[in-house]
Amino acid sequence: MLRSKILNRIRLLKPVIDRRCMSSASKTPLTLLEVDDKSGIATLSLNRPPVNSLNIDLMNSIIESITEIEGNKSRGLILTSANDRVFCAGLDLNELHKPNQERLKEFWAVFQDVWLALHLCSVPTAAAINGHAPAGGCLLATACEYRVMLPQMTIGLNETQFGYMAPKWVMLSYLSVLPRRLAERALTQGKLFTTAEALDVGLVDEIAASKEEALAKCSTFIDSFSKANPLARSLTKKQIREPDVQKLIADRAGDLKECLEYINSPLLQDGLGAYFEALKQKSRSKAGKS
Ligand SMILES: CC/C=C\CCC/C=C/C(=O)SCCNC(=O)CCNC(=O)[C@H](O)C(C)(C)COP(=O)(O)OP(=O)(O)OC[C@H]1O[C@@H](n2cnc3c(N)ncnc32)[C@H](O)[C@@H]1OP(=O)(O)O
Repeated sequence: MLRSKILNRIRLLKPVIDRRCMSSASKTPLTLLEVDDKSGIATLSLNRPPVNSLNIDLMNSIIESITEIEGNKSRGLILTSANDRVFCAGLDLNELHKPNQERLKEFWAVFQDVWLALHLCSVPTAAAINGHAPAGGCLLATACEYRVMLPQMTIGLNETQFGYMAPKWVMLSYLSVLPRRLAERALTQGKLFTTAEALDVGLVDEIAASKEEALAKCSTFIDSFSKANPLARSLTKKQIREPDVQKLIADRAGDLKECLEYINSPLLQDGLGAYFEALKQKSRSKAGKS
């Protein structure tokens, strides 16, 4: 009963995800997809300079790639970054600061879709975190089943730093990897963990000295499922993740409404404006130095 319910629910999700993929395929390769012909493992690299910030096109490209990976029977998915400083800088602040309302609605719906697509991905997923992963970047990493991170990077849901309360389903992604008391403290502080701290608390599973080593460790994780029946494995994963997913699926419109109200609030717009300006200032002073 529950199995068919889950399958039906996933099928319900698919049309939304598939429609978005078809409607706005990006012209430039915002994601790079390679399937290793020996291992059958797909590597999906985020490729939107300078920091892989998540706009509508990049998120649609991720969803399209996940749909392709699930369709081509890849044995697993490793999510990583094409640049060596930043895994993903989170949501594109240009989409959130003084937003066009119609675009903001689409942006948030695609954001929900990309989390659902990755969180429920039918093949084993692992993140080779070869750069900083704040906010939405951390969310992509925690949607994966395993995380390997390079040293001297940072990862965390830092939304309170710019005046935002992360949505319930974003918090649940944290709670799926961190004990509640620690997740609550980190969320309320807007904490960015260093690589060492993230390993210590279990936000990441392993540290690697290089991207190649991180990819190899992710492949080893994916290989650990070699004796499991792929369909049984996928259904088991979906059943375990069902409660978190259900909270979002049951009220996507309510989540959208809450987000629109919050993002358009002076609290967030002022906080975001100051935060974004400080980022640009930092970048300008760096450019001035180089
Ligand atoms: C409101 C919704 C809230 C909750 C929803 C769910 C949770 C997700 C929320 C989010 O993801 S909101 C975004 C939060 N992201 C961040 O806080 C990260 C901000 N960026 C950084 O900390 C750093 O840029 C870095 C990622 C650590 C990389 O540092 P580095 O020194 O390598 O680059 P630099 O800072 O100089 O930036 C280069 C360039 O990129 C622009 N930039 C950076 N981050 C973003 C972003 N998220 N969106 C848009 N643009 C971004 C930055 O301004 C520079 O641009 P410039 O050179 O043109 O000035």
